[in-house]
Amino acid sequence: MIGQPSLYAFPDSSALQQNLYQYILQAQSDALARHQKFKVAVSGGSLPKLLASPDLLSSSDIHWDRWEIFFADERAVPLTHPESNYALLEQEFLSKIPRTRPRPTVYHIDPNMLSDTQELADAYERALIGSFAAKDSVKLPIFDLLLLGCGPDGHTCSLFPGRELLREEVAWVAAIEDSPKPPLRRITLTLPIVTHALKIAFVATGAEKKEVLRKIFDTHPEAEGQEVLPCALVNLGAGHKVSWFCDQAAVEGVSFPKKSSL
Ligand SMILES: O=C(O)[C@H](O)[C@@H](O)[C@H](O)[C@H](O)COP(=O)(O)O
Repeated sequence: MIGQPSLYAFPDSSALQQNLYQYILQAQSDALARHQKFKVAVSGGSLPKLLASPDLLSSSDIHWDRWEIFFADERAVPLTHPESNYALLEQEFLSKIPRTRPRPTVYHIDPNMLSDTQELADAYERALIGSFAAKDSVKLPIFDLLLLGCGPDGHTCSLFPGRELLREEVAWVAAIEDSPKPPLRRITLTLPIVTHALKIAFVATGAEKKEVLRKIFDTHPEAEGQEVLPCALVNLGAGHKVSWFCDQAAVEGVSFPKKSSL
């Protein structure tokens, strides 16, 4: 039963962060009960900053030593580059974990592979295979949680609308040479890996997201065989496993039923 995603609308970013913290705590506790690890993939954009709430960073219920953090997408730039998602996560989130607490394990791209985007993607896929077990024995890796953003054009990770890549079925990680959002060269988890995760949280805030959220939740292009936006493909493929954490400004005018608490 795929079911429907949950669309949460919170009055402000502080309420959003408190609820996101509770949701992450629950996902962590489910994951630790299942396999003593918490395997999470994160996007770039505004997400790392929103993730960095005092609730989460200072919580003694967060078991950082059990966290394995991956990148849902990454730009083919050095790890210290201003456009690196790793650098962003380090600056906005990882560096704010109190020094007295253990560091999570972070799986970043191999900075020695930057010259060839496909090799970079293949190397990151091998890192996933190393962590999730051999690709032969597991058909798809199962992330405990994906924390994703939603672009104003409906992209998520580096899965952009109208691209052939949305139909990828074999690769876990794909290369992009011509991203419409700079920089051009990126790697991304593919759609089957995204929808296979146990939980998927989108975080979308601000009025600049309201048009795309209306399209994602209130239109049904799939019914007419029309192109479906990547975020809507995640909703369709993962259904009830998907939760959207939004503020009021982002959901203004969206008719899809909204929830105000977890
Ligand atoms: O590397 C990237 O470009 C991001 O991973 C990308 O997928 C991002 O999450 C969305 O563009 C939303 O970004 P905002 O949250 O900043 O709108």
